[in-house]
Amino acid sequence: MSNADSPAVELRGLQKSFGDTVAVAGLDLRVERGTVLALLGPNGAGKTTTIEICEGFQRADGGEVRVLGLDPTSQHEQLRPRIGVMPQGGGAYPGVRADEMLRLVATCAAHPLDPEWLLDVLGLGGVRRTPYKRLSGGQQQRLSLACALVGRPELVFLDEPTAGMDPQARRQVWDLVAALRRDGVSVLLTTHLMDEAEALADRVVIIDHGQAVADGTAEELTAPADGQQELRFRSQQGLDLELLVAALPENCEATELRPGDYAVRGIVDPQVVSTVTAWCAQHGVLAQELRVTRRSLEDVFLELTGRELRS
Ligand SMILES: Nc1ncnc2c1ncn2[C@@H]1O[C@H](COP(=O)(O)OP(=O)(O)OP(=O)(O)O)[C@@H](O)[C@H]1O
Repeated sequence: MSNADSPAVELRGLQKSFGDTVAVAGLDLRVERGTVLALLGPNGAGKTTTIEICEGFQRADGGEVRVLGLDPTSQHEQLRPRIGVMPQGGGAYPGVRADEMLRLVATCAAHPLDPEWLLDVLGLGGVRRTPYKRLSGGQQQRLSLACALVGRPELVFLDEPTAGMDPQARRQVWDLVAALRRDGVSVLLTTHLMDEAEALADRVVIIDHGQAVADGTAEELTAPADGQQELRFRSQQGLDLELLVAALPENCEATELRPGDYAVRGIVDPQVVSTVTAWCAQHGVLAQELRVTRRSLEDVFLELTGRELRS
């Protein structure tokens, strides 16, 4: 496959261990050109290791890795100018000023973006002369993102790009990622935020124990199976659901997803809604936020990994 036609990222059977710890266990992944793919997974699922292998910072133990059609280890020199990297936690010489750092990175690129413009777009115009160590965590993150983008990369790796940012800064980053996508840039990002994945990503891959456990658009992943829907409500935790289940049709089940967060799953018709509200009334239960809905990405994640996204 020629370089220009190849996917932005293609991983087949990727494997990586650190001693006895298996970080990536046969991962398949494909990021099409000009699309945004979000990698979701609990802590330790292997997201950062996967991204670092794609960036050429770590060597795979097994499997195939192609990034823009190139091998990130043996063809690192060719690949480096074409990708942008925003590592988790960033990092810089602490005394360097924001604009100095970005200009320094820009000098390494053949056709860089205007650093001053990029600082303004990311809301960093007011701190351009501030030393790195005196920037807030969210500002350091955004500067790190600016450094990843200033060289006009074809593909950007963003490892938890909005971690620690306030909502306004997060919105600026989202807008920028959306603009990158419009410009045809490919993006592979990791995030713990469902709304971030839903807002930005064309595809979402959920990984656990180093393997993909689900892959699709957010819409596909949350689609109700076989016409099933959910009735959700909140109330005090620890409700005894056995009697409720007995009153429901056989195709319905009731579970407490998280303390005080209940779901009735199945063919949720008007009769089922009426049964649930009648049961609540009988047992003195005030069902708050009662709604018939589809599963959230958060629920899908919990079902597949047994864990909450935020840990
Ligand atoms: N350099 C290393 N040496 C030893 N073990 C490592 C190393 N890097 C990662 N691991 C282990 O590999 C597994 C996967 O780690 P990784 O950082 O890729 O996960 P992650 O999904 O990015 O997690 P997080 O969301 O916490 O960043 C973990 O068990 C981790 O402890």
